[in-house]
Amino acid sequence: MALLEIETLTSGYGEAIVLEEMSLAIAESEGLAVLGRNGVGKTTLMLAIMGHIRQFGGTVRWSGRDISRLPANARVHLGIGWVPQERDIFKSLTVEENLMVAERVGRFDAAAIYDLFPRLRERRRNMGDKLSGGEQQMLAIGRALMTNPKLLLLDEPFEGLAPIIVEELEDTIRRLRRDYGFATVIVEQHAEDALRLSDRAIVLDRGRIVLEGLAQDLLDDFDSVQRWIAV
Ligand SMILES: Nc1ncnc2c1ncn2[C@@H]1O[C@H](COP(=O)(O)OP(=O)(O)OP(=O)(O)O)[C@@H](O)[C@H]1O
Repeated sequence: MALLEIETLTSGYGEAIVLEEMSLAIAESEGLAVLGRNGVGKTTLMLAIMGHIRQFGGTVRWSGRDISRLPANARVHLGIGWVPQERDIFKSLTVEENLMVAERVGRFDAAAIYDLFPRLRERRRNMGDKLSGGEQQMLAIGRALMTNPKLLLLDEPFEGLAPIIVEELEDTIRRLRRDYGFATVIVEQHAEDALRLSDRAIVLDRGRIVLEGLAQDLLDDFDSVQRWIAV
C-alpha cells in the first residue's frame, strides 16, 4: 500500500483551479522529485498534500486512509513534515525555541537535530533573524524533523544557497533517506540535484503531470526533461 496516494486531485485557490485531476503515489521510503517551470503548480501540490488549500475533487490517502478533509495540523500528526519554500523561521525565537515548538515524541529531538546539523548546535541561542540562509534552511528541515514525520516535503530547499551549503544539505537529505528511511518529495528548480536525490520524478506543466519516470532514466535522457523545464 502506498504511504501517500493522490487520486484525481483537483485543487486551487478561491475559485481558481490550479491542479487538475492529478494522480500519484509515494511508497514508504521513496523519494520523488517534482520538477517544472515557475508557476506550474509545484508549491500548490505541496500545499494540497498538507491540506492548506482548497480541494475541489479527488482523494488524498495516507496509508490507505482518506485524509482529504483533515486539517494541516492533523496531517502533521499523521507524519507529513513540511519544509516551506519561505522557511518560515520564527524571527523572535532562538534556534532551540524554533525546534522545540515543533517537538513531537519520537526519534528526533533537539540533540538528534544538532548531531545532524552541528552548526545549529553552535547557534542554538541565536535568534531566528540572525541566521544565514543556509542556517535557516537547516533549521527549517530540523523543525520538520522534530515532528517525527515519515514523509518530508521539501519546497525548493536549495534556493539562493551557496554551492557548498547545497552540497552539505544534499548529503544530509541522502543520509535521512538511507539511514532513517524517510520518504521525500523534493520540489526544485535545480532539476539534476533533485533527480540525484530521488528514485522517481514527475514533471508538471500547467497543473498536470506531463512526464514521469525513474530519476535515473530522466537523468540519462535529460533532454526530455529540459523540454519542459527550460525557460
Ligand atoms: N495564494 C494564491 N492565490 C491564487 N493563486 C495562486 C496562489 N498561489 C499561487 N497561485 C497560482 O497558482 C499557480 C501555481 O503556482 P505555484 O506556486 O504552485 O507554482 P510553482 O510551480 O510552485 O512555481 P514557483 O516555482 O514559482 O513557486 C500560479 O498560476 C499561481 O499564480
